[in-house]
Amino acid sequence: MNFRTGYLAIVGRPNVGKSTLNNRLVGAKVSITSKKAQTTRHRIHGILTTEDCQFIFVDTPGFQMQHRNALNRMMNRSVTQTLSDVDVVLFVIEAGRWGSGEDEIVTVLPDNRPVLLVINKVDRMQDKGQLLPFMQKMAETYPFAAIVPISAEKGQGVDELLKVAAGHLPEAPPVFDADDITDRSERFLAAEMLREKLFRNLGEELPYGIAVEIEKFEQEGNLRRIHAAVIVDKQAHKGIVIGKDGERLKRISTDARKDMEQLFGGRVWLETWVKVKSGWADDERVLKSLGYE
Ligand SMILES: Nc1nc2c(ncn2[C@@H]2O[C@H](COP(=O)(O)OP(=O)(O)OP(=O)(O)O)[C@@H](O)[C@H]2O)c(=O)[nH]1
Repeated sequence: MNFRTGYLAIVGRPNVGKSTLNNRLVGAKVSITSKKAQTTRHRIHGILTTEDCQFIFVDTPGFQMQHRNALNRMMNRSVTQTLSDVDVVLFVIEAGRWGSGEDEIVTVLPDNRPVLLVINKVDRMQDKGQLLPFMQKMAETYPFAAIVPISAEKGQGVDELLKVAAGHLPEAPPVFDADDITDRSERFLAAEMLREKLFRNLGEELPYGIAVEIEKFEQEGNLRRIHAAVIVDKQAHKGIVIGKDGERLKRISTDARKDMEQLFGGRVWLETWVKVKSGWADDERVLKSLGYE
């Protein structure tokens, strides 16, 4: 078989396990995961190179149907753009669940691209006998090129998924070096790491409209000096992020720094502070300056 290279988009409503799948596929933590929905806002390219294939994964943001502000409009637009641009679409759903979120996604699926239905979280299915009938029902819902049950968390079915996906990629030489995990810069990854820690540490208190801006990223030998601003929408949110006596932001920064050191393979000096930019989530111009597409 000649070498195959292609782009794959992972779509699905929030929380179905897209980031977990992406991480499982590329074997490195390039995409953030969180129990809280709606954590992935940027397109992330994870790359997997095998002996005869290069898969370039594009992680798309979850659809947002509740808050119709500028940020969410841009997120939905970015999903549509991504899908018309790839070789294969992986549409991830949860085992046994098909709801209005899925109906909405079907409306933006490209009809000239193979769409693989990935049924995730099969490990959570209590009655395994339900899987086959569910797959049959799904086959009648949309002309999927294939239906593959997996558990992104446990790794089940993932090899089969890759095999099926490979069959839909065009014959082409690799685009990236075999060692590349991601084509995103370390600066971007640093922002993602910090953002993940904010999501995890703030939990339900997480203010709507929070972002991270890397203001300075310098490398001296194996030491990286990073200045990061946490952008919040309202003055009142600043205190929530900082916490009593600054304890919370300190903990978030320490957690993020440890992850960065592991990912970059070197020491990291991280300074974080909180900045208030009123109405940023409603302002497309500000969004663009923060790197949202
Ligand atoms: N039991 C089980 N849980 C899973 C599996 N895959 C993902 N999860 C969990 O589901 C939750 C959501 O996973 P994510 O990967 O963050 O989901 P996502 O689709 O990227 O979510 P957004 O970024 O909000 O769009 C996390 O708590 C995961 O640990 C799986 O195969 N089995």
